[in-house]
Amino acid sequence: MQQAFDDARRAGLSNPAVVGVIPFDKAQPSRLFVPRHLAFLPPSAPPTAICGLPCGAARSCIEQPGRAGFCDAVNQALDLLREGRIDKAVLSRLLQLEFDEPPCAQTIFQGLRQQNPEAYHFAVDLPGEGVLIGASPELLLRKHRRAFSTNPLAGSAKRSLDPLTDAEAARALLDSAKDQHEHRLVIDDLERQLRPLCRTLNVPPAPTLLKTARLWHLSTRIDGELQDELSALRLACRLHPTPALCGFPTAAAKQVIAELEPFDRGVFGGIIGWCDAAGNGEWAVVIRCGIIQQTRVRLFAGAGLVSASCPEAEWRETGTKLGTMLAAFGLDKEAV
Ligand SMILES: C=C(O[C@@H]1C=C(C(=O)O)C=C[C@H]1O)C(=O)O
Repeated sequence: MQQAFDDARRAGLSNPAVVGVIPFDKAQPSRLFVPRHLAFLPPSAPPTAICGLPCGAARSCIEQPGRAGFCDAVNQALDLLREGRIDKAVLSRLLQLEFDEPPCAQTIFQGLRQQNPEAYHFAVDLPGEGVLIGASPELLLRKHRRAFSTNPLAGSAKRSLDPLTDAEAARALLDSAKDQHEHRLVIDDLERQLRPLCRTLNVPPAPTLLKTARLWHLSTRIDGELQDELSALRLACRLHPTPALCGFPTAAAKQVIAELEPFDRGVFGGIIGWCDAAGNGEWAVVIRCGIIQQTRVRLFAGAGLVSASCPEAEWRETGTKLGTMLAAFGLDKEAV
């Protein structure tokens, strides 16, 4: 990386940066590069109207696993949770769509921005794999000098178009012992990892609510100041994957995921962002995303499981999460 930074400086960049994606499994190769041209732009307003349709109707749609397979995997994870082998596992599923014509990545990206203005939007070409596009609500790390923030999410509820029902869903999520427990496992683990590295660390005692267009999430924003310099890339890699995307304890949860998920997550559940030569940077979790590879599109969604989880509810939750991307393809007409 140092060599690439030096080359970029010689090419005229005063503060080069590394940008790209690190997969869910850190043992897999990362897709990082040091661009020769780099611009940090002020955030622009999301488009208010989208020109043209992103794609036609899907010719086929394969669920991997389907409902029965997913519920079966959740039940197997629940056995391990109840035996005390793990405290939390995040299981995911994928939807593979086939179109007659390649969908227009640019139109889909703009649709995602319009529908999810608050999200971390990304669109990146993964050589040989397609274009990764997403609108993630989850910040793994933002770091400037020694000050940093992380904002893990865990515990989710579907939103409603009806304001009263929507407010009730939010209240029920805050009151849910199962979701609070699922969230706490993430916060406690992050705190354990961060505390020894920090001069100051502020961990709020209870989560607040964060909303996307379709979901409520339990959210805790943690702020701190590092004792020693550690680049945003190094710190992000140390924290990734958090129990929000993997489970807890990390190694055992990873093993459960490898045994129970019928596909390789690849970059799904990974992290995407940048880190400059001074060590500043920002990394978001790769969720609410999909990969467009010519006429084939793969969309991913997962849900955290604890011993009080119910397979059908987790299936529905992953369905709601998939709705974020489906809507951008014009394939889910639900307004929230
Ligand atoms: C795994 C996903 O989301 C993660 C799991 C959540 C949960 O289990 O409640 C909430 C936000 C994310 O940390 C996803 O969106 O695919």
